[in-house]
Amino acid sequence: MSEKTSAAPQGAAQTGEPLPLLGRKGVPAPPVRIVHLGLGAFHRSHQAWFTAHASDAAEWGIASFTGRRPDAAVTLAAQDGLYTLVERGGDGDRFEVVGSIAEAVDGGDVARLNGLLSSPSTAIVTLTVTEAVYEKDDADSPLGRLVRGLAARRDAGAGPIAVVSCDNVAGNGEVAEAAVCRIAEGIDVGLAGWVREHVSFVGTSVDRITPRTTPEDVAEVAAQCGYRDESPVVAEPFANWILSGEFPAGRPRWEDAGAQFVDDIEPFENRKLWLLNGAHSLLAYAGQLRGHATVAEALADPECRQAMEAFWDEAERHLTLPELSVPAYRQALLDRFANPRIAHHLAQIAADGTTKLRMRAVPVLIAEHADGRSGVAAARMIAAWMDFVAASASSGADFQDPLKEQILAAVGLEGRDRTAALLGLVAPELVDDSPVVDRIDALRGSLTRS
Ligand SMILES: NC(=O)c1ccc[n+]([C@@H]2O[C@H](COP(=O)([O-])OP(=O)(O)OC[C@H]3O[C@@H](n4cnc5c(N)ncnc54)[C@H](O)[C@@H]3O)[C@@H](O)[C@H]2O)c1
Ligand SMILES: O=P(O)(O)OC[C@@H](O)[C@@H](O)[C@H](O)[C@H](O)CO
Repeated sequence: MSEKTSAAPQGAAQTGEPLPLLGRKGVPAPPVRIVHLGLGAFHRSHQAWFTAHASDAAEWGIASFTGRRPDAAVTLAAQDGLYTLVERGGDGDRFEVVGSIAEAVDGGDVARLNGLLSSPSTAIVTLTVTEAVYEKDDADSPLGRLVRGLAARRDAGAGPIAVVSCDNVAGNGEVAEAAVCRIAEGIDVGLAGWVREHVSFVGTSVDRITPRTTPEDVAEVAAQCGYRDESPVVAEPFANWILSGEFPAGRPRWEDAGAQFVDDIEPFENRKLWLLNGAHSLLAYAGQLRGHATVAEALADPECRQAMEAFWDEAERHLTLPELSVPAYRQALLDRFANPRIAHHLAQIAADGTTKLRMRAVPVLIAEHADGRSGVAAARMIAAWMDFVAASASSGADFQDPLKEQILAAVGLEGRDRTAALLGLVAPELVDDSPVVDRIDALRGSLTRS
């Protein structure tokens, strides 16, 4: 279900003739047995790639729905769901056509979603809808649409199904279950009961750095591959997927592609959310305050790197399972972050800070406190976020956050009151802890450019 090319086919790209658009050319797509919500870059570099690399890939096609706009589906549908994965290593690019997406669908097409979820052959729903969406209850959110689709499945008697959250959310299986049941209860109480009995919520830790595709990436694929692909995806060579939970209607043999199935996901999830994503958030806020644009640039700044390693030292004390191999994991992260050919923009990582810091910094701060230490490095990450939102607000620079209005109101306050109000948006449980507020307040400004 995937085809690799590492060198440019010769011909059209060099003769100036129009390049053919990527397409299946009559070769059938695999049958749809997986529905995905959130057709973005990461879904295509990760779950779709793992599915294409499973030994039974020919039996598992994905119908992938966009979240907000139809655009990504329109572009991909014109290519029969095919796209190029550009695996960008430090020493060069490898190109691979991924064929597991059988259908690319506008998220607004709820009739198609309900139709697929009503079919017993649909066994899995995967999600990459971003962290903030799990807090949205409106009927037109991706989870609202999923709940209506599950109601259609119940009515059709199509049987059990697995929902697999692949978002960077702590306890993503439980969080997805709570959100789905909350929305279902608002529709009809019986539906929430059906969901609890028939839907398995699988927890995952997902990892593959996948920055946004640029026009230069589109041009590179055309030049190197000899076809036109309007929607390639660029990712690092590294890919990791750890899952825990039941698949009552079956699943692809993702383990053949390197996925790992475990009984207890939490230690793996914490390792990834704290060490990788926590470091990313720290670099995103401190790095931008210090004038950097990408992860690799921020990492090369000794102040940022020292703050990141201090945070890792704190987090590592709470990652005690030997299988986590934390020293090797940290070394691998340094190599991955330093990849000079992956332009991972700090502005993209910085979005939705309140939701992200709650999972990336606050648990480490609380764990350090519980052990009688100050958690100064985790506190510094929160202080850097406060400086970042205050600087954005005062310069009029746009930033994205589900609590943006509350952030803007808080930055209107002065001094320690401002620190306390902002902390309340990230960690309400800590605002009455005066030493914590004082510590974070004292750290404000410590990572801005001197
Ligand atoms: N990019 C990565 O490196 C990476 C790695 C691991 C995990 N993830 C997880 O995957 C998620 C998606 O990342 P991506 O790079 O594919 O992003 P993306 O912007 O390419 O895609 C996000 C998808 O979610 C939808 N969406 C976002 N906000 C929405 C909203 N408010 N309502 C409805 N739909 C909405 C978008 O329409 C899009 O389909 C991340 O938030 C993260 O949790 C990403
Ligand atoms: O995708 P987000 O917005 O949750 O977080 C930004 C990055 O930290 C994240 O995308 C990482 O690159 C990714 O989690 C690596 O697997």
